[in-house]
Amino acid sequence: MVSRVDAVLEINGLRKTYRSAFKGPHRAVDGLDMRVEQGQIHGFLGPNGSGKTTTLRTLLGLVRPNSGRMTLLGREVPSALPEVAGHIGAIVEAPRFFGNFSGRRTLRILARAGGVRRARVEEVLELVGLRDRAGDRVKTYSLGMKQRLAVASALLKAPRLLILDEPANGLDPAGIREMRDLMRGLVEHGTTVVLSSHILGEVQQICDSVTIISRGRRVAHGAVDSVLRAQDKGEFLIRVADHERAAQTLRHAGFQITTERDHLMARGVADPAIITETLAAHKMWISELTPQRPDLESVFLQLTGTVPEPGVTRQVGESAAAFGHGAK
Ligand SMILES: Nc1ncnc2c1ncn2[C@@H]1O[C@H](COP(=O)(O)OP(=O)(O)OP(=O)(O)O)[C@@H](O)[C@H]1O
Repeated sequence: MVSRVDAVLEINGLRKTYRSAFKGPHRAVDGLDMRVEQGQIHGFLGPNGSGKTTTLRTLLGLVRPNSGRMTLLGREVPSALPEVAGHIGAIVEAPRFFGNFSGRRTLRILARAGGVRRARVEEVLELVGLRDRAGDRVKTYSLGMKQRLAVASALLKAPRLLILDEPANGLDPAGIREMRDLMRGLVEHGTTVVLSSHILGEVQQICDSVTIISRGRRVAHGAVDSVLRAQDKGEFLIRVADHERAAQTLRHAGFQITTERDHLMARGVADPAIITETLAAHKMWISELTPQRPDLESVFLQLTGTVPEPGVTRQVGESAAAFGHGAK
């Protein structure tokens, strides 16, 4: 029996080194910690080659780790995988479907093979929004519909935890939106979803919490809001008529100010009211004072060191080690 626990997925100190005769050892996962709580959509984020797929495959018993401890639904894996596998749906590789079969027929075959009752096929078709196209051949499906079919196949067992590796890969914005709605619907039905991604835009809107990794190590984690807040540098955009004089006044008052063409930027501002007061005391009136909140994309780029640098072409898998070992 699988116990009910708060953490549905927990990883401590996971390491995996690939050994290749040609390239020598390569540390793909380097002491990774991760925790996913029940009832969430959790984004597992990192640049290409940062170790996401290796981690997910290790959890599912497809890759043997060098060291570390992992639990799924509160049970230690890989040893307890036979008991928990029935409660976990996973897509870690793009599934290949037979193009001449319909979506419904595909799912019926999978249901029979997995000992799942036939009526469940109609339920998952409904859940993923494929009911109306279920009788059509898979080869006529768009990429987004094939992704839905893949998710439907992973949902046949009514899993408590659904693990999706790069579900938004190759989807256009409409497809990404559909995928997002689908995930939300699943969580409302009690499923916890872990999705890996190197595309940040949609993740910020869809995920409740995230783990951000770089070079096989965790560099940030927690609720999306708190990850964003931790990176908030207290920046404010200021518009004021005489911005050279305003810059001087604010610097004199101890603010860090940079001047842009038509505005000022202040950093490290704890209380923006003091900016207003300082300038008003010198008869300068602010027309705009806007907090510059970081989005997940910029936080991700900073933390993983993938912000493009002029003249430097970063190679795949070459995320910076700047946050190296200390950042947990
Ligand atoms: N079977 C393997 N043998 C050797 N090296 C591997 C193997 N699988 C992955 N790697 C290497 O391990 C590192 C991590 O790869 P992994 O696929 O886990 O990253 P990822 O974050 O999922 O990347 P992507 O976003 O590109 O899928 C990469 O440098 C990759 O080249």
